[in-house]
Amino acid sequence: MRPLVEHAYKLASGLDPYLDAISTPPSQICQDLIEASLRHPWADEHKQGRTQFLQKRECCAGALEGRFIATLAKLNNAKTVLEVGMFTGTTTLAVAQALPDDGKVVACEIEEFMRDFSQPWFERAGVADKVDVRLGPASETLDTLAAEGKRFDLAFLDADKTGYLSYYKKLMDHNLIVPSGAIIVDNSLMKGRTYYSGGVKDEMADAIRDFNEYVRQDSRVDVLALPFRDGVTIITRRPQSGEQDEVATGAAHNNVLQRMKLNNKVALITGGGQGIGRAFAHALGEAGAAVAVVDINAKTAQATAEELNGKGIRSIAVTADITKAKECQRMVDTVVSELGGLDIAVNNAGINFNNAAEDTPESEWDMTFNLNTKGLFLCCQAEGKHMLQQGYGRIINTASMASLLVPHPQKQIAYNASKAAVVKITETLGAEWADRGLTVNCMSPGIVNTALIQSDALKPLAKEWITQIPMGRLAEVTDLEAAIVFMASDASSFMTGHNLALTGGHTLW
Ligand SMILES: C[S@@+](CC[C@H](N)C(=O)[O-])C[C@H]1O[C@@H](n2cnc3c(N)ncnc32)[C@H](O)[C@@H]1O
Repeated sequence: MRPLVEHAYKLASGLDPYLDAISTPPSQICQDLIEASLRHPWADEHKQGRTQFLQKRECCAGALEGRFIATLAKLNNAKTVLEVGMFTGTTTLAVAQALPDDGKVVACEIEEFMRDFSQPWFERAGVADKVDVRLGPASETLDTLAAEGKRFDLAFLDADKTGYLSYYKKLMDHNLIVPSGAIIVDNSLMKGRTYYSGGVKDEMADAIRDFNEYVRQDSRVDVLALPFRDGVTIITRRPQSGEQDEVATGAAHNNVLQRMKLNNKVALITGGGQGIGRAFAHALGEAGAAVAVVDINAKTAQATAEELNGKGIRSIAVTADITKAKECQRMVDTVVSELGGLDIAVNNAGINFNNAAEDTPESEWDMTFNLNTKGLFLCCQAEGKHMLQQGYGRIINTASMASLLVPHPQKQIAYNASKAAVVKITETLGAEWADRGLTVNCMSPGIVNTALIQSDALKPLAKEWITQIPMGRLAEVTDLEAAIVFMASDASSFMTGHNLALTGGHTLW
């Protein structure tokens, strides 16, 4: 019996260190905070009256659990996370580091000492503005958060175990969790005492057992209990069952964010090597598409494709001069053969010259129309043929605010006229192909802060333009990214021939 017991002991006690060893360690500062939390004289602090409760080093959830919560936050694209029971803030810090710049962790904590202990660490880690510590009993804090209308993508329950049921009810009943969110519950096994008490009376294990049973019976949620550390349970909202229309369930059971996903779609972007095109390539790739970056400049096309591949987006670079029909066809053929299809085409390549109408040379007019108008049409034609055959496609052309007004004071008649023509091409193709599964739309950005406006002629005008824009700033390429994903996705399935203006209000004055 003894060797068996020893064997079981080694297996059980070796698990956590091994999991730590084979998982990515926390950031150095998080690791330092964990160590400081573990070696802190908690008994003395309590004896001195600096903590209300006798805190223990075991309260610290540690590296692995911090990474677990941070990983779930990333998988869920979370922006707001609630932690009920912060202790010294090791998980708080790990999650804050994983959130985007405007993300927030709200941490409920009853001990003032913990707020003061953790604050310098949050500051040193540069995440202090992402962490909002709410002092007081969590039950009251949850009421306050509900009254403030706060919503969380993820909640981590890790405070007093006897309070779990009440916290859970508040989270669910006040809709503190968004529909696609999750509640993560720590200590759901209580060292096994939830399923095997060994004859020992344990109030906390009883409370967790009751909690586990309550949640399991709650028809609003799905529950996954994991034997990880002291037991971690993941609770997610169950899709509504019964007779419901598509407004309630989402079209074909896709919620609105799922309808924006581009998984298994193939996109090409002309002029993808820089500026707006490069941002479009990233945006479509982030939304799930494989991306062909097309540019006349092989180097920039390759650089963007490498950036995308580095982010885990399947991408190729294609060099093409789209002013020639044969090149446009080769571009489409290359994308289809190398990426396995073509579902989305963003015709974005364009040029601009600045000259007064009376001084505009014929060559400039021809070059502008050759690329911005004829080249764009030739692209649409080659892409359209492929998409018509498959009965599905999204074509998005880059027009310009110049299609809607005459930008000034710069003079650019050829550009303005070429972009107005892009709108008419878009409307015509949108109408011609509407009944065959294709949508054709265009986007008209206002003045975008790219290399194109850094020319000697345009650069000095930036200040003047800003006075013409109600929002008081130029567009950044990232301002255009969500719109391109929307236009490329099934979320825009009833929109065709449309010119979507993103101008910061420039067209309003
Ligand atoms: C297990 S520790 C939290 C560990 C932390 N989540 C982590 O990942 O390291 C529990 C914390 O909950 C706090 N706490 C206990 N009862 C509370 C209550 N009613 N309201 C708010 N916080 C509470 C304790 O002071 C303690 O710091």
